[in-house]
Amino acid sequence: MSLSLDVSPYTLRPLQPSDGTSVHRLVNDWSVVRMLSHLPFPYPRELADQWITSTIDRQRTGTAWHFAICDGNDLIGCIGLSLGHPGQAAKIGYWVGRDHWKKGIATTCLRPVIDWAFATLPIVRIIADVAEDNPASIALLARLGFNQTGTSRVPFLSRGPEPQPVLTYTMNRATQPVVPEPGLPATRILLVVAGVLVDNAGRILLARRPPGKPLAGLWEFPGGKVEPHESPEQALIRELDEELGIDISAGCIAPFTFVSENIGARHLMMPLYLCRRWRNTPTPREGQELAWVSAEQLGDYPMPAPDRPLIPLLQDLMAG
Ligand SMILES: Nc1nc2c([nH]c(=O)n2[C@H]2C[C@H](O)[C@@H](COP(=O)(O)OP(=O)(O)OP(=O)(O)O)O2)c(=O)[nH]1
Repeated sequence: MSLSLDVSPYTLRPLQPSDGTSVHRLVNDWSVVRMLSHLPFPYPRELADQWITSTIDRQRTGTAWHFAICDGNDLIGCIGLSLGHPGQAAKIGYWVGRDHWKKGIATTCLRPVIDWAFATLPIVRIIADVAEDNPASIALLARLGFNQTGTSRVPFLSRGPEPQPVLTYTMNRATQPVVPEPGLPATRILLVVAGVLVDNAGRILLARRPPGKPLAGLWEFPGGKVEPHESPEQALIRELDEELGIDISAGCIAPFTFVSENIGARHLMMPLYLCRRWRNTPTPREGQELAWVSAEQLGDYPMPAPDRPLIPLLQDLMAG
């Protein structure tokens, strides 16, 4: 499974072993490497390969997420988030190759990564450490809504043993600007219904939100908003017909659990139904990707934050 975000005109995708040459060329540049505390200068070619391998391993274990910033087929920069920092924080780091500076690329690409991280990862804040003599990065973090929360001194491998002054910037989930939806209805409740379709092999159907929709690229249980005149069951029958071309009206749909979660301006209420029988073969009708996934593999698929607590429930259900 690979995670990619479409940040027109750029693409953000996981690093791959064939990126070693590009990473080395872009990072082995004094103006880039001097701002990255862990890297020596000159930057050896094999370090690029070792680092890429470590990003792939860490993504597999869910401890860090790295995105290559690509312009067409060309890798031009990178954004990484590592988990496991105190206070449910992720640490973000980024670089852009010198030829691509001053085009707003970091601003364009960091915003959706931050939105993705708050929507998907078990974190409440994102922190960034930046060298005090890096005014461009400091201005970028301020533009994105980070606040300075600390100072420290850290050795930078490329600059010798003397620790350098570093500023820590933080963005808390709660301080992310909440943009009220136009025409927000009187109720804050967003009523969405979703179905857990289980096939004969015990696999669960996930659908990937297509580009252009909010939370694009994340995997979810098929379903959608309940219209004012509908019951949740009617809405589920309609949504699964529209999205997958299947008919669940004759099978039994059993209430399984529900999600109740604040999602910014709205509060998501999402009854979740189990469904093991339907007519027709699920087919993506709205440009979405589909995947049949075993319960153990559910955690490998980045989902909206409200869905994550459902994973252990489904694993228990499928194990029982
Ligand atoms: N279907 C579904 N939606 C989910 C899940 N988890 C989760 O946070 N959501 C959220 C994402 C959206 O904010 C909302 C679903 O809205 P939607 O826009 O996909 O609904 P829809 O199919 O009616 O779409 P539209 O016609 O309004 O475009 O619920 C999930 O597992 N399944």
